[in-house]
Amino acid sequence: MASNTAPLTAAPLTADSSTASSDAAVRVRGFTRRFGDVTVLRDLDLDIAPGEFVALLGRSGSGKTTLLRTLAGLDAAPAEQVSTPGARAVVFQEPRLLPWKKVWRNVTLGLKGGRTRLQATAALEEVGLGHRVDAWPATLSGGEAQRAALARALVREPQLLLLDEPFAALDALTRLRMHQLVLSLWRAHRPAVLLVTHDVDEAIALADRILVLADGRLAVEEKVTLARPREAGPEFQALRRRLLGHLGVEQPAPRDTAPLTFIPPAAGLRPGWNRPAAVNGHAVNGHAVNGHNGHNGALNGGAHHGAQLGGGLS
Ligand SMILES: Nc1ncnc2c1ncn2[C@@H]1O[C@H](COP(=O)(O)OP(=O)(O)OP(=O)(O)O)[C@@H](O)[C@H]1O
Repeated sequence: MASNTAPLTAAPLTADSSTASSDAAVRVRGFTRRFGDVTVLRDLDLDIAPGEFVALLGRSGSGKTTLLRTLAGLDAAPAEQVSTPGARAVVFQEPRLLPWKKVWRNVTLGLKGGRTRLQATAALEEVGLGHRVDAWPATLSGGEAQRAALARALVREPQLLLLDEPFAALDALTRLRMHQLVLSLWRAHRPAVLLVTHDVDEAIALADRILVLADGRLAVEEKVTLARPREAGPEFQALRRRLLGHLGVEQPAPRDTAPLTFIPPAAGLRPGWNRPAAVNGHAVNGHAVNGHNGHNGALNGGAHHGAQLGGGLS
């Protein structure tokens, strides 16, 4: 994420400037974005269908947030090059709640009309925060605050939901619960979603389609045809290896082909077979991309990963 942050009130967007064509939620054609001499996005094309869930990966500094900000309308772009729905909402890595307003007032910030408390309560109930309607933001946990940010997005009934690493600051278990929540909200409301993430596993668990941004363009597109909940079987692992490869992360031998090592019995222990340490390098590689300590503790080996995702997603 770039250091330039949008003002607090910019997170939920309900701009009237609807420019979307009827058959696509997002349509970008030949879009270039420069900062001084540096070209970050170069002649970029992108389509997102209504109701489609797209994840955007890319190395740090590749321009993911720049693209998301453009789609959010936080960075100006020519209408003939960038077309989006009028009803958009953004959830950032940090929840951006105003500390002097109660949770429900944060959720309805900028909304007009007399039923805002009712709307906020309904949205907060949807994210499991019905009991925190009158709480102050400072009393929320990190996961609760991020759920309140999701409720704030939801209450706008966005046709395009933009998620900029919204789970990156959360612990691994909370992140898995948030994945489940986002999927259930997406199923219920069907906005088009663009999720910016560094986390390859997260992208595979959630998205219909995964894009990799490199050299200013969308260099790779992978459709994810795995049925949800997505368990870490061979197809998941193969896609993971391909995506990590596109991101420049060296891959170890696939687990299934790695030789087994016999562990001789030690005093008081039963004998058993084990994998050589190098095979568990999946986690090491994941760390390089994810950059979240402890994340791959939960998402490490295939079986463990599958259990976590399988239990967490529906
Ligand atoms: N307002 C700005 N002024 C100057 N340069 C900027 C500005 N915003 C972004 N950049 C530069 O554009 C490049 C892309 O930044 P961006 O934040 O979009 O990357 P990113 O892929 O989201 O990175 P990360 O994964 O680290 O969050 C970076 O080199 C960044 O320094």
